[in-house]
Amino acid sequence: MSTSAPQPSAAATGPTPPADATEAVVVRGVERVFTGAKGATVTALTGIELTVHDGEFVSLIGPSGCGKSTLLRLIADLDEPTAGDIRVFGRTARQARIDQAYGIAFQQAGLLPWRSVAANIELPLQLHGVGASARRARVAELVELVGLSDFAKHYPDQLSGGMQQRVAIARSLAESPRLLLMDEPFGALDEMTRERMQTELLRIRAETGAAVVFVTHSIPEAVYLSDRVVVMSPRPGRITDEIDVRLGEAAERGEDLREDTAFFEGVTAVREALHGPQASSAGAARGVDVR
Ligand SMILES: Nc1ncnc2c1ncn2[C@@H]1O[C@H](COP(=O)(O)OP(=O)(O)OP(=O)(O)O)[C@@H](O)[C@H]1O
Repeated sequence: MSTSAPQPSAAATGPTPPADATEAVVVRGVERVFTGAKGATVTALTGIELTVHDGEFVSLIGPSGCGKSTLLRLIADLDEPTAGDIRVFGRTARQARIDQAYGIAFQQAGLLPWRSVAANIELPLQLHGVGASARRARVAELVELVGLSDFAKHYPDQLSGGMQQRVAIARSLAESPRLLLMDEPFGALDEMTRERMQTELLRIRAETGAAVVFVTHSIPEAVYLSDRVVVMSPRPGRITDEIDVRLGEAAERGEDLREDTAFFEGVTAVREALHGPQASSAGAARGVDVR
């Protein structure tokens, strides 16, 4: 695992890249206050400082309502911070969205039911004017990557939940983003499918080298997938701890890792960061799954 950012090449020519251009995400002093209809305010996030290195897998975990989704939405420019600054590969969040610098996958696969698997995956490419033959070639690569080559012509309602989620992941990868933003993408799946999808995601990530920011309620999921687990406190959401998980390269994390001592140590470390050293499943914070 490497958490150090690649350095800009000394031989690079042209204009100096913006500061932090080699980091996937840099969040500085971010706050998000929501104002309700009657003027009541909710401070969802305060004082958020987070750097996600290029190629790094970072999970956000914390009790329900601590602001995990809000933080992901701010990075994706689906919402704006009330204070602070967010950069994605050195660009503002707005510019990164315009440039399609990242792919997004949410808990609900969000597929268009009237489009086939292939047509759902190619949608971002179509919207950005990629020609038909290049689209076909890319879709063929992607359906193979997520193991759905035999289902390219099927429609979403002909697929299981896990297969639909794989289509959504393929779609988020369509434009070869160096960053994936994922909000509980496996939250609606049964446990067996979820574990298979986690292994699949590690494989895809190893193949693409993309950085990932991954929101989850599950401690084992966070530990199994991540290079680093970022722990957040209840509202107002702050980052209270960061745990480096050292389970080896993504490509080498097989199913047997779930029985490994290092995995259990990681789970214990995250659990204690969330609930304190006396943590037990009985005392678990609301909304965090310790299974
Ligand atoms: N559009 C909004 N308007 C008002 N309040 C909001 C809005 N979006 C989020 N909030 C509030 O901000 C806080 C953080 O919400 P958020 O959805 O980010 O939490 P979360 O950690 O992702 O929760 P969960 O784990 O339950 O999905 C919550 O108190 C929520 O009610």
